Amino acid sequence: MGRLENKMALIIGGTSGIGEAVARAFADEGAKVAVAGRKETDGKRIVDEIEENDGKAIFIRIDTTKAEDLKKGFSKMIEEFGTIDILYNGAGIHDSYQNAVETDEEMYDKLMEVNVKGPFLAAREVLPVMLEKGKGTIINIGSQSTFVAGAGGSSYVTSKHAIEGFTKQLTYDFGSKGIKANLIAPGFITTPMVEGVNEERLKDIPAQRAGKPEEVASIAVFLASEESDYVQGASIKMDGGWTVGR
Ligand SMILES: NC(=O)c1ccc[n+]([C@@H]2O[C@H](COP(=O)([O-])OP(=O)(O)OC[C@H]3O[C@@H](n4cnc5c(N)ncnc54)[C@H](O)[C@@H]3O)[C@@H](O)[C@H]2O)c1
Ligand SMILES: CC(=O)[C@H](C)O
Repeated sequence: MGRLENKMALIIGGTSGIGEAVARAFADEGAKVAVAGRKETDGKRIVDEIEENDGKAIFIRIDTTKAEDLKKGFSKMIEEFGTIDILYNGAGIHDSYQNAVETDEEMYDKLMEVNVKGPFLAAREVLPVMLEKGKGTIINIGSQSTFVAGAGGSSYVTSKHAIEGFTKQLTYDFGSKGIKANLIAPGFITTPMVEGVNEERLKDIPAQRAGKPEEVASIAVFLASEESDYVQGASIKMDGGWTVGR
């Protein structure tokens, strides 16, 4: 029996990188997964592969900058799966290390829209169902940029600090009503987002390597499972030790 047997999970940002690994890991643990994102071809490929592996998955097209997409996408999930137990808020974009002078308003707004407002809109959509059940799990994704400067630029680092605040407030408001909200704060993980990060940067990591999406996914499984029911409002660092020297 898997650790997420009979759980229904919405994986936003599930069509690549860490989100894809989370979708696969949740399905391996017995969850039914709605893989949500903008990239239909990738999403459908992942769903097919999960199903070939005896998992249960659907693809839902969601652009998290559109509240309407979240509403429709979530309705589709409820139609197919009947309920939701786990929201994984994994969509995100980087700002290519632009400092405050280099960052134009459009870039700043986009970063906040995807990295902060999207998770808020998604949580707002699913919370009424979770609250009615008196149980639900929300996992947000921070970064080492949640704690320190230097792994992003002005808008990325601001957004990743903000998402920690949102996670805490979710716990403050809804922890006593059965909602478990936590943040995973990965360091450098080998995904499309960090392609091109040079080897010199990786030498700064005590672990002497980048992390793997599957390593983030195993923490997500723990946070989604009942094993972590006393972990609430936490920010779990997994950065190979990078932040200890900052
Ligand atoms: N890779 C790393 O080193 C690293 C480190 C710390 C945190 N993170 C965070 O992990 C999360 C996943 O990133 P990743 O590294 O897997 O990179 P990624 O680029 O593979 O994943 C980001 C996903 O978000 C999706 N996305 C972006 N904008 C969207 C939108 N408007 N609507 C729906 N989906 C959208 C992308 O399509 C993609 O699937 C991000 O929040 C990122 O900030 C990554
Ligand atoms: C992409 C990211 O969050 C950095 C590397 O921490």
